[in-house]
Amino acid sequence: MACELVAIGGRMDANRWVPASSGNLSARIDRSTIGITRSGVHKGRLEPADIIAVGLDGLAVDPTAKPSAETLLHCQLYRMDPAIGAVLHGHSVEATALSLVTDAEELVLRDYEILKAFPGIGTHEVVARVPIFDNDQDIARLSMRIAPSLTPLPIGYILRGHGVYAWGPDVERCFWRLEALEFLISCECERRRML
Ligand SMILES: CSC[C@@H](O)[C@@H](O)C(=O)COP(=O)(O)O
Ligand SMILES: [Zn+2]
Repeated sequence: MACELVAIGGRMDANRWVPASSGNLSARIDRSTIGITRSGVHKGRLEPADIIAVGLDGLAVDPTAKPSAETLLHCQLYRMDPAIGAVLHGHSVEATALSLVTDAEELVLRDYEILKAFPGIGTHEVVARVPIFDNDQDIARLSMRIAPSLTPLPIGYILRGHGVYAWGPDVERCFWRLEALEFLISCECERRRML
């Protein structure tokens, strides 16, 4: 699991989604424990020792370890749905900029074939709403603001001026969903440029 997160960190970096130590990556170890990236390290240059075991209460198994500052946002998702096996968070240019040029509280996506990359979607003829939350350095408070929008689970969410959170049943498929979400966000940026 740690090696898988190390590899995905490299792929996120290759996409320029984790500049300057931003982003955080996690995967489920068992029902009540996850492995999550150490805070402040470059996520494109991870080592297996940078993956820290944390309980779903957000506390590191080793109290001297320093897990991601955004650990609670990951734990909230794993607690919501036992089928979630991985959570990835990146800071792409497009998600950061697009969420700052709008006051909207959601990104409405329709007519995109790639929406079929998400579970339960079998046609482009759907409307997917990706919540956009105002950023907050108080992660516990932010998680409380996010909570009501997680039932039912959206296809991901955006923190304004900050980045994207995506999740999936395992690390690889979580990466695919992040890739699909970033693709959709890039399309929305491009459409706005074309107008
Ligand atoms: C380098 S700024 C990014 C951080 O403030 C944060 O948003 C982030 O994504 C990474 O925090 P981290 O504590 O390393 O998981
Ligand atoms: Zn972040």
